[in-house]
Amino acid sequence: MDHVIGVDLGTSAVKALLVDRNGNVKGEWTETYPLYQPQSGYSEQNPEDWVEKTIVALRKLLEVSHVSPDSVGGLSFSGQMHGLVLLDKERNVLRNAILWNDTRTTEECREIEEKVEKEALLSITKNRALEGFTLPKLLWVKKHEPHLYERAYTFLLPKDYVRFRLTGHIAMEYSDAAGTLLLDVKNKTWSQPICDVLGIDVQLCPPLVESTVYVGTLLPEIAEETGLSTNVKVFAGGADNACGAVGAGILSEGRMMCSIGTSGVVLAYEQTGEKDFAGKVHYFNHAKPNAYYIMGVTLAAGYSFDWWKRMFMENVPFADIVKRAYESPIGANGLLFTPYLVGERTPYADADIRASFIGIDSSQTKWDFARAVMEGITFSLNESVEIMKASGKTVESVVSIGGGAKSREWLQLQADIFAIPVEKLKNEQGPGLGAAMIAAYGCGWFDSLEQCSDVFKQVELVVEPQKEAVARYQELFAIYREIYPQTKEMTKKLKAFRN
Ligand SMILES: Nc1ncnc2c1ncn2[C@@H]1O[C@H](COP(=O)(O)OP(=O)(O)O)[C@@H](O)[C@H]1O
Ligand SMILES: O=C(CO)[C@@H](O)[C@H](O)COP(=O)(O)O
Repeated sequence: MDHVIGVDLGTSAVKALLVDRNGNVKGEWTETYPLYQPQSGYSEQNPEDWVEKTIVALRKLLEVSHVSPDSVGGLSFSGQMHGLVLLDKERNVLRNAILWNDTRTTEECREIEEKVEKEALLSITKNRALEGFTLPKLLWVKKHEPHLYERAYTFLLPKDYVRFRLTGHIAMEYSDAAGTLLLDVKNKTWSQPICDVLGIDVQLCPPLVESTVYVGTLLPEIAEETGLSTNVKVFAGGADNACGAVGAGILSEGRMMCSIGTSGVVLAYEQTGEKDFAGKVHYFNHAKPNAYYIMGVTLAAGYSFDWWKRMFMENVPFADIVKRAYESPIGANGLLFTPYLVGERTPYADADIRASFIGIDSSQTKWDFARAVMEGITFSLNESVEIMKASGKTVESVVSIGGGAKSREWLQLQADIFAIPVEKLKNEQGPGLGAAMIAAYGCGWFDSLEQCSDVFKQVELVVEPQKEAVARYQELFAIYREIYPQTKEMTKKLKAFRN
């Protein structure tokens, strides 16, 4: 058994990686699926699409990797967090999944704040009520679709659902359960008091397992469809950010990661679940057993760049847009962008704020706009870096992963704006690699995730901050920070004009 597979169920696509015992990626395959946005603030996917595309991705992965199916010993998952997959008694999906970037649940968040004391919510779940989390979504279905809620038997998160369909075993692992707002994060149990006060039957919550736990083998029909053997051991896996952290080696204090995928994340390791960050950052269980992490989230990071491309440069590849945009000067010729296309989470928990371009001038080109988009996304992530620094974290470098780490130029922007050296890994697919590491550890190839990381984590490049650029960006960041308070009320009023 010389290979393991990591499956990352992202928002834009499912990505499967086949890795050997030395952490070398022997093959990868990506399959995309649609995102449904029937109204402003809504974001849904069809869980059947995830299952179908995961099966295709696994089959194709075997084909392009040219390895014997019998050489694959284990498989694990990483997945987009928080999405609600509601199942009936027969384990059929009751409705489309409501995703992490869906912000329809502001009222339900206020209901949680009214019914659960702030201190209790923070001490049990370690987090504040945010639209993206699973609990407000459950309450939304209960209120708006009672006929479906009545039939609900259990709920799962996206990758836990796919794992169930591949193995037949229902379970949720801690790193994802932490993002539901129903988990007692420190004690690793479902919170009966929170369920009780909000009228949720705790029996709805699925059995909990560790990320590294062996869950079962592939169902015979799945083995046949994918070409994999029924002997492949499936391990629970983790939330995409927790797996990204595993893949990036964020397994001890002092380590930090920045991920630019559809969302943007700045994450730092925490050894205990006993600290109090007053809900300023998310505080979740790690995929490494009995460890934790804190993170700040930009809702539309890669998504903003993707939006810009779709709207104005559809036929230009991302890599070319980045290159041309980087030829614009720092500050994009006096143009700033705030990436609040679908609202924001960190540092402004505000579902109503919307994006802005500030300083449009007739001399600016579309490449200046593209640069402003990349800079704005990175400024937003820098807000989280600043929170981490202020919380006393010593950050000597940051590991950059996700689509945003594919281009040298964007890595340089990150180094200059964060004023910290940025490390790029040989393969930017951190979450998929983290999932593969969980499988490698689960298969007994290593004694610990740390030992696995020493072998699997391969740094390709370290990008140093440039002194003059750092100074320029500090000036611009101060102006960027003025935009939120000044556009907050205006964009809220525009809500009445959105679909
Ligand atoms: N070559 C590139 N250079 C810079 N950014 C890129 C490049 N290719 C893709 N991206 C960005 O990465 C995003 C996708 O990142 P990815 O990690 O694959 O997302 P997810 O895991 O959410 O599906 C795209 O939306 C785009 O903004
Ligand atoms: O909501 C969060 C984290 O709290 C997101 O980070 C999702 O987990 C989606 O991740 P990507 O698709 O951007 O990787």
